[in-house]
Amino acid sequence: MTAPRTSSTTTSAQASQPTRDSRTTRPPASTVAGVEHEAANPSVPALRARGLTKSYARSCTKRYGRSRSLAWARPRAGTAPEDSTTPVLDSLDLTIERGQLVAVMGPSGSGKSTLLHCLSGMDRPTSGAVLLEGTDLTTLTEPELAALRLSRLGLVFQQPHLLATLNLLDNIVLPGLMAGHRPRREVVSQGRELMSRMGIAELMGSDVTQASGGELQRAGICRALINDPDIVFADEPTGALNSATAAQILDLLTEIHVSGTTMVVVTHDARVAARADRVLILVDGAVVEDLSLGGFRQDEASSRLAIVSEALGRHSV
Ligand SMILES: Nc1ncnc2c1ncn2[C@@H]1O[C@H](COP(=O)(O)OP(=O)(O)OP(=O)(O)O)[C@@H](O)[C@H]1O
Repeated sequence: MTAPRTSSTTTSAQASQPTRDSRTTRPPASTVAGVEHEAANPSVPALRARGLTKSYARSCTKRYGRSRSLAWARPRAGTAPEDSTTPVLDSLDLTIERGQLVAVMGPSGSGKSTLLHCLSGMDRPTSGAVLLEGTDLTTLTEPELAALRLSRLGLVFQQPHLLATLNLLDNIVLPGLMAGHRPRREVVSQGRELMSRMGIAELMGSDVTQASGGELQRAGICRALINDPDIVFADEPTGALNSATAAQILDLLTEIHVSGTTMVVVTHDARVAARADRVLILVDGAVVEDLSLGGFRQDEASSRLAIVSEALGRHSV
C-alpha cells in the first residue's frame, strides 16, 4: 500500500487517460464567452484560487429575530454587532490540475458549498481571485460569467431541477442550444448519445415526472456534459439517492473523470471521496487535509476508503 501524499500529482489513471472527446465544435477556447484566457497552454492549471475569502453579511434580523421579546439581545444603539460579517472562507489558496478529480469533505457548515459556488462562478468571493485556466472569474461582468459558465462548466446538484415543461432530452440539450455555437441537430445528436452513455436512452421522450430519482440525476449529468465542459462541479451528487443508485451514479461520474474531465465534487460520503485523486477536508473554511490518493488504483477501494476515513477521524468529521 502506498502512503498518502499531501500534494497533488499526476496519477497513473490520468497518465493513461484518453484525450477528452473533442467532437464538440465550439469557438476556439481563447474566445469562448468573449473572454481571453490561457486554455491553450497546458501548463496552466484547470483552476486556481488565490486568497479566496467569502463572508456573508449577517443581518440583525437573522441573528436577533424580529420579535420585540428579543429586544434585549440586540446590540446597544451605536454599537455594531461584533461579527457583522462572518468569513466562511478565509484567504484560501488552492490549485487543481487538469484532469484531477477532487473531492471536498468537511462538517456541515464548514464552507464546502460556498467554496464550490465561488470556484464555479455561481457566487462572487468577497476578495481574492479564482482563475479558470488562467481567466480570473472575479474580473468578469455578469453576462461574461454567465456565458463562461454555460460554455465551459458543467454543474451537477443534489437535485437536478429539470424543467417539468420539457421532456428529458429537451432538458439535456437546452444548454447546448443556449450556447448557440452548434447547429441544433448536432446538439440533439450529442444529447441522445449522452443519454445512451448514461443508460437512459429509452427515456428520451419521457416527461420529468415519469423518471425515477436516479434517472433524473443521470439526465442532470447529461445536461452538465452537453457543452463538453472543461470542469464539472458536483454538489452532493449522490446525496438524494439510495445506495444502489448512488453507486451507479458514482460509477458514471468516475467514468467521466477517467475520460479526462476535471471534476470537483462536494460530498459527505467517504465512498464518493475515495474515488477521487485528491481529497480536501475543510474545517471552518480552511483546508486542514489535502490527501492524494493517486498512489492507489481505483480497484483498491478499501485502501482508499481507509485513508479517507482515517483523515476524517483526525478532524472528528
Ligand atoms: N447565502 C448565505 N447567506 C448567509 N450565510 C450563508 C449563506 N450561504 C451559506 N451561509 C453560511 O455559510 C456557512 C457555510 O455554509 P455552506 O453551505 O458553504 O457549508 P457546507 O459545508 O456546504 O454545509 P453542508 O454540508 O451542511 O451543506 C454556514 O454557516 C452557512 O449558514
